[in-house]
Amino acid sequence: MPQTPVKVTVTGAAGQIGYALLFRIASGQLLGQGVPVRLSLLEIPQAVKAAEGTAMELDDCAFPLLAGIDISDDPNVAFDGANVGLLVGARPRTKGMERGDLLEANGGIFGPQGKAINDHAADDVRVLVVGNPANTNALIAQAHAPDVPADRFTAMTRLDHNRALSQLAGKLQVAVADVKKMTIWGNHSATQYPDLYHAEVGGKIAAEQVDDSWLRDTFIPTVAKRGAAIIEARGASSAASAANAAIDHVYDWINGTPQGDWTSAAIPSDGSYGVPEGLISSFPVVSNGGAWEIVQGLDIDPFSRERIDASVAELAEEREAVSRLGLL
Ligand SMILES: NC(=O)c1ccc[n+]([C@@H]2O[C@H](COP(=O)([O-])OP(=O)(O)OC[C@H]3O[C@@H](n4cnc5c(N)ncnc54)[C@H](O)[C@@H]3O)[C@@H](O)[C@H]2O)c1
Ligand SMILES: O=C(O)C[C@H](O)C(=O)O
Repeated sequence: MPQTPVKVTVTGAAGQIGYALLFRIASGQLLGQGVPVRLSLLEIPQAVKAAEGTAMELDDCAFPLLAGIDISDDPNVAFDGANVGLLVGARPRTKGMERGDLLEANGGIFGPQGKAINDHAADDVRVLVVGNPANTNALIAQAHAPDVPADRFTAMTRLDHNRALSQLAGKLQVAVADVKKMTIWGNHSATQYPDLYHAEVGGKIAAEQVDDSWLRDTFIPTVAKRGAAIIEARGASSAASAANAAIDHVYDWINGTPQGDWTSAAIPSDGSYGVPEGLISSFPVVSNGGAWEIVQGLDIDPFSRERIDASVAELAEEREAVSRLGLL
C-alpha cells in the first residue's frame, strides 16, 4: 500500500447502518479507489462481540484497501488518530420517552464522543453525524470539541437529498442524473424543506415542470416523511440507503462536488439565508478542497421562505432544549 491508511471511525458499528456501511468503506467507496483505509469500530460493551463478527466478515472479503480493523467500547481509543468520524450509533426513542429524554440520552453519547474527538482525533478530522436527531447531536458533539474547527462537524441530509432526486426523476420520467441543483433546507426531520424552485431538469427550473399541487401535497410530504414510511414498511429504519448517503456525503466532502451542480448537507450556519449562526442546518452546498461552502445568492420566494423558517425554528428550539439541559 503506497500511502498511510486513512483512519475511519464508525460508531454504532454493529447496528444495521453499520452493517451496510463498513463493507463499502473497506472496498474504497468512501474515500476513493487507491486510498487505503483503517477501520475503527466503536460499540457499547454488549455489542462488541457482534462488531467482532462483522470484523471477521470484513477480513473474509480480503479487501485490498483495508489496512486493519480495531474494535473498542471506549471513544478515547476509537477516535485516536481518526481522520473521518461517522457517528451512527444513537439512542433510539423508546416507548414512554419524551423528546427531552431523547435529547438528554443522546447528549450522554455525543458529548463524550465530541470530547474524545477533540482530545484524540487527527488534525484534519471530519465528522458526519447520522444518528438522530442528527443536526442537534452534531451540535452537541461540536460543542465538546472546542479545539476542532467548527465546520468539521456536519449532519446528514444527503439521504433526504437523494430521496428528492429520485421522486422528481420518477415524476418527470427522466434519469436521476438529469436532475441538478436539488436542495434540502433545515432539519433532518419532517419539517425539512426539499426545494424545487432552484432544482433544474434539462436546464429548466423543476417547479415549472410539475403542478403546484403535486409539489406541495405530494412531493414535499413524500420526501419529508420518507423515513417514517420506510419504518412502517420495513419494520426498521432505513439502513442501506442511509449508509449510501453517508458514503456520498463524505466522498463529495473530500473529493469535491461536480462542476455545475451542488448537493445538500447540514453544516454550521454562517448566517446565510437568515439561518441563525451556529445552527447545524441543511443548505445547498459545494465542496472545494475538502471544505463545504454554502451556495450563495439564491432568491428565496415567499413559499420557500416560510418553509425554511419553519424548519430552522425547530432547530433553534432543539438547540434551546439541549442548552437548557446543559448539553452544550
Ligand atoms: N440522518 C439520517 O438520514 C438517518 C437515516 C437513517 C437512520 N438514521 C439514524 O441512525 C441511527 C442508527 O440507525 P441503525 O438503524 O443503524 O440503528 P441500530 O439500532 O441498528 O444500531 C445502532 C447501534 O448503535 C450502537 N450504539 C448505541 N449507543 C452507542 C454508543 N454510545 N457508542 C457506540 N455505539 C452505540 C448500538 O449498540 C447499535 O449497535 C439511528 O439514530 C437512526 O435514527 C439517520
Ligand atoms: O430513523 C429514523 O427515524 C428515520 C431516518 O432518519 C430516515 O430518514 O430514514
